Amino acid sequence: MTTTLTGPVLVLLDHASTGALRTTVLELLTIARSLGPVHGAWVAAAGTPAAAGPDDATLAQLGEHGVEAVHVLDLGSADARLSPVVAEGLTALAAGTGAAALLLTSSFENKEVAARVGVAARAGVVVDASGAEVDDQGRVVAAKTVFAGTWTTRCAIRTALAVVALKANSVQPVPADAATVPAIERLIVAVSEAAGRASVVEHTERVASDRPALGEAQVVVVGGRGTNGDFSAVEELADVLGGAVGATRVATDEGWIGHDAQIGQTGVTIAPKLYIGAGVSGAVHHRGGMQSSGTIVAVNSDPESPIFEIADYGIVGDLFTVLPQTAAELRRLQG
Ligand SMILES: Cc1cc2nc3c(=O)[nH]c(=O)nc-3n(C[C@H](O)[C@H](O)[C@H](O)COP(=O)(O)OP(=O)(O)OC[C@H]3O[C@@H](n4cnc5c(N)ncnc54)[C@H](O)[C@@H]3O)c2cc1C
Repeated sequence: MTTTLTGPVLVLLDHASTGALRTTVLELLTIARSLGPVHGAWVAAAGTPAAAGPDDATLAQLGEHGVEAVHVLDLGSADARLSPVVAEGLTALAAGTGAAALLLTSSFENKEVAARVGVAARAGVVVDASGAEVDDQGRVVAAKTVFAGTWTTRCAIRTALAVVALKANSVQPVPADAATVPAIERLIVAVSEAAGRASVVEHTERVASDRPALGEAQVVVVGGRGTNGDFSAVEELADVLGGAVGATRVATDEGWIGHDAQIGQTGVTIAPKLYIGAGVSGAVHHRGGMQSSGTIVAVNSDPESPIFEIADYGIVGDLFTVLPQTAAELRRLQG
């Protein structure tokens, strides 16, 4: 028998500087509703359009997903781009609301925030989780894969506050059965001087790309050493599928693509619905970051390549033949 939490389940409402919610937030809200009453935590850098809080359209969207209250954090002059600042804000909010859980999207920044909240609030933390539920003892239990994706574990958090960072694409976002009208609550947080000791001295917006963000994409096409530095076939297939482009460490170390595209133990962890690896051997360090993908397709010229051990579909062939043919056929089917 499962039960639900009585204290609020806080969800960090990641959003673009315009205030538009990230798609992963709707996934978190879907999971949060199964845990207990859902509250949103809104953190925005001072001076951005989103600093005042969510706009009416965003509030309506949050209501459709069952959010009962949105807490807008006022962090004063502290820089909300800094993880220690966000962590102090969320720690204060969790204490003030008596929150039973805090859910975040498992990005690099949010994992640091989760760890800091865990230390400050003496809360149990699970990052890179693929799901969360409440067990019959009222504990939050988070699922996550370990040992390079070879084991799935369930971790029961025994502290009053449970902090869980969930991987993107863990669930299909579903609106609530009944929409809510979220109450707006403002919380002024006196951020410590220590939280602002690091400062952002330069900030460069990433060049806008039509491709989805790697950590959130439902389809990811990955190139490895087999590309020999030519990612054009990988990019073409990703674009036909509306997916993101990823890479192995070999490809990023060679400078064929930026390090932010690296998937694996020392890179990004992804769990898209569809992973296509081209010229990727499936080394254990790479598997750790992609093995919980929904469907794994491998294109490799070596029939003995280890990636075929974990692939749902394997194509033995030259990626420079297979990928363009696949892209052309998909285009034909798309009309
Ligand atoms: C501590 C540590 C951390 C690491 N972290 C990561 C990490 O986060 N992510 C990561 O990816 N790696 C990581 N690595 C490196 C990892 O161990 C592997 O070396 C790396 O993943 C291999 O990349 P690859 O598959 O591109 O290259 P390879 O293993 O060299 O495989 C290339 C594959 O391409 C195939 N191929 C060649 N030409 C073609 C063609 N024309 N068409 C189709 N197939 C072709 C080959 O048959 C081969 O299977 C880490 C290593 C260490 C030691």
